[in-house]
Amino acid sequence: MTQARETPLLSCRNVTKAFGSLTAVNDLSFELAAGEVLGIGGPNGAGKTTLFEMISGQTGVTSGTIALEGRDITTLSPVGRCHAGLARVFQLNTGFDSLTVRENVLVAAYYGRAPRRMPGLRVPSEVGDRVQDALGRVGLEASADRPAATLPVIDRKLLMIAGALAMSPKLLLLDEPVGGLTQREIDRVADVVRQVAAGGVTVVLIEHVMRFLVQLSNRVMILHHGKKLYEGDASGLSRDRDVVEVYLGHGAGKEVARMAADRAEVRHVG
Ligand SMILES: Nc1ncnc2c1ncn2[C@@H]1O[C@H](COP(=O)(O)OP(=O)(O)OP(=O)(O)O)[C@@H](O)[C@H]1O
Repeated sequence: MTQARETPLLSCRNVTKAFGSLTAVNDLSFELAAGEVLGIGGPNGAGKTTLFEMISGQTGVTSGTIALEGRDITTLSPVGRCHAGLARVFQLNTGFDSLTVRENVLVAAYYGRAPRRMPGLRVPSEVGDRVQDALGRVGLEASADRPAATLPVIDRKLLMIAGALAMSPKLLLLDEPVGGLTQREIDRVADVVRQVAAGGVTVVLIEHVMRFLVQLSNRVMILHHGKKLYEGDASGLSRDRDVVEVYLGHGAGKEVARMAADRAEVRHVG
């Protein structure tokens, strides 16, 4: 008996984005099953952020289609995509400086989940609960009443993740969540992402920090000139000559092989 194939959580079909004569993303297709963590890497200018822009609706596709749980969202507004279950954390800070940490997350929780016609009248207790839960998941409860502007860089990054989590997303897009952080801080963000994924949220992350990418991703996709250079297990990265040549470099290739082996070891022990 043939088994019905499950609808992918996210499906990108022949997606292309051209800026004039420059094709930033070129006929890219991939699928994501619910519960996966997909890590996207690649050289600067490979088209990674442009891909996120198209998935989250900040920019339109030149051609191709994007579907969330089988529903075509290619032309849906960014806010419509939020309400459909898609949340994106940007590479650069997007918080409101003058609002407190709690208020920042409240804005996301209030507007990110359902259409609001009369803002500011009454915040349902269910929204307050989601805010509290999100703050707890990233470990920012103690800073809840601080203005966002006073937070250190790591906490601002965690605040953006909390905002996304407060929308109870099905799919979370993280654009370079650990860029510029120390190893200790990277580990803290990795713990948060691991917990989020363990809670059933599907994650796509863009990251140049290979340790983070390798440790967290079930599958890795490397882009180059807007096309897929590699898609597969992290352990295959260092064996792929094109990936080593174009992205990792020969020295780093060995290091990535070690990281992938460590990950396999952790999985085995766990
Ligand atoms: N709005 C735009 N207008 C014109 N060109 C753009 C625009 N946005 C991106 N590009 C170009 O598209 C290409 C892909 O850029 P993109 O930011 O997606 O790459 P990336 O892989 O995310 O790079 P990085 O790792 O440096 O963040 C680059 O050549 C970039 O200059």
